Amino acid sequence: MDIRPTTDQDFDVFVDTMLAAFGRFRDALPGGGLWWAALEMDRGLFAVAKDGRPVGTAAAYSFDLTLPGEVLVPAAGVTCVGVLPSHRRQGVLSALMRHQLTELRAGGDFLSVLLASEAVIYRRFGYGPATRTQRLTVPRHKAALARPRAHGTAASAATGADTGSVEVLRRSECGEILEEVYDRYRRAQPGALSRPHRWWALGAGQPPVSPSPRYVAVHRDADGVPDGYASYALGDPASTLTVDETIAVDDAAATALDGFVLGHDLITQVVFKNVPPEHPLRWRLADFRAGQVSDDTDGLWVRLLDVPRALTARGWFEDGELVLDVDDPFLGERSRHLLTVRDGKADCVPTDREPDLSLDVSDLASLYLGGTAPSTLVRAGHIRAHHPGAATRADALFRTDRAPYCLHWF
Ligand SMILES: CC(=O)SCCNC(=O)CCNC(=O)[C@H](O)C(C)(C)COP(=O)(O)OP(=O)(O)OC[C@H]1O[C@@H](n2cnc3c(N)ncnc32)[C@H](O)[C@@H]1OP(=O)(O)O
Repeated sequence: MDIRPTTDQDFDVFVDTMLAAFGRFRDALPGGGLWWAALEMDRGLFAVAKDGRPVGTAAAYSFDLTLPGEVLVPAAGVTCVGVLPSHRRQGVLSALMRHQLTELRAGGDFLSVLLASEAVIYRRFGYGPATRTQRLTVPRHKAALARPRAHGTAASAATGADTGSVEVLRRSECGEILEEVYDRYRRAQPGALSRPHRWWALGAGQPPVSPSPRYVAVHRDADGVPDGYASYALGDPASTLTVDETIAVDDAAATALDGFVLGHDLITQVVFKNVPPEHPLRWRLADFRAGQVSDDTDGLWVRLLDVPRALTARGWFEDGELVLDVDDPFLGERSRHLLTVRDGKADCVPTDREPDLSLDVSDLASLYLGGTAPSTLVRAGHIRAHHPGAATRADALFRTDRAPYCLHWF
């Protein structure tokens, strides 16, 4: 089995091979957007059988990932992973992953990320689920918002005190507004990925990045500057308003947009397709039970390709130190690190001190953005705590100021 890089000339064969692995056909999305339109063919790989036929694919996008502390770093967005049904369980994916991880490292990447089609595939390659996402359904007749108890806060928008305005546009009329608002939002949201201009220009991915027909409620602040949007469509199922995503640079804009979609006529329910766990919207509803959570699932998976570099890149919120014994079986590496945090910055050096925690690199990835507490993985039997206070200390150290979340589909 050979692995070879792809070029622009391979585009059609690459897409067809990848689609065959997914059992899909090449069908344009409504509105002309193709979800694979932004593929970077110089970052693609073919697994090639002895007869020269491609039987497996993998690729990577060049994204920025926002780390805790509003730190932006490059991250490879692994995508289009597929092996033809005729060639499965013969080690093709393993060969692709090994090749890709080695290449990413050699190119200076220290983080890669992906969205997993199945949750059982990627841990063995060192990826861990680092964000989660949910669907929230609110029946229209229970959609009343609570009166905010803290006066003078962003939530006062819920009572009609919003000083901004909402305008409904068609997706095709939005120009650069969505791209600009998304870019402001993602810089402050840990776990968020950049949506490079190329994605918007080519209409790649899913709505509202693709130009599929959608209505978009655009929120503007008191000065008329767009600071949020909700992309939505009515129907499917009937009488349902489905929100692709609500993006807002602050809570006032988010509250105004939630109020707008929940107040829409001619519907029986609003489905927010993607919201983070602990979304403030559930608390904004007067009836806490009105928001029905479903499809709680993993979101972004993260892979640390260089542990010290990754740990020193993110922001930290509590001083302390921890010795981590990290096992990376797929790459055949084991390393012990002394992590010391002072004034929001970390130092990470090799040590032979006794470890506080022993963990797999995939579990470290699940802690990395602050979405899962180390103590949870200790209790799950994934992480070994070497003394009674170790998990509590690790919880305090890894805690972040804002839960991570990733909305970008790739
Ligand atoms: C980021 C993304 O693009 S996610 C998209 C992933 N792609 C898909 O879901 C498309 C459909 N599926 C496929 O194309 C293939 O089944 C793949 C890519 C998931 C796996 O490819 P394969 O070449 O069969 O994997 P490979 O033979 O290297 O398997 C390595 C190990 O993972 C296990 N494994 C691989 N896929 C799966 C799976 N879907 N479920 C459970 N175990 C799996 C294998 O059993 C094997 O385990 P072992 O080492 O204990 O023997």
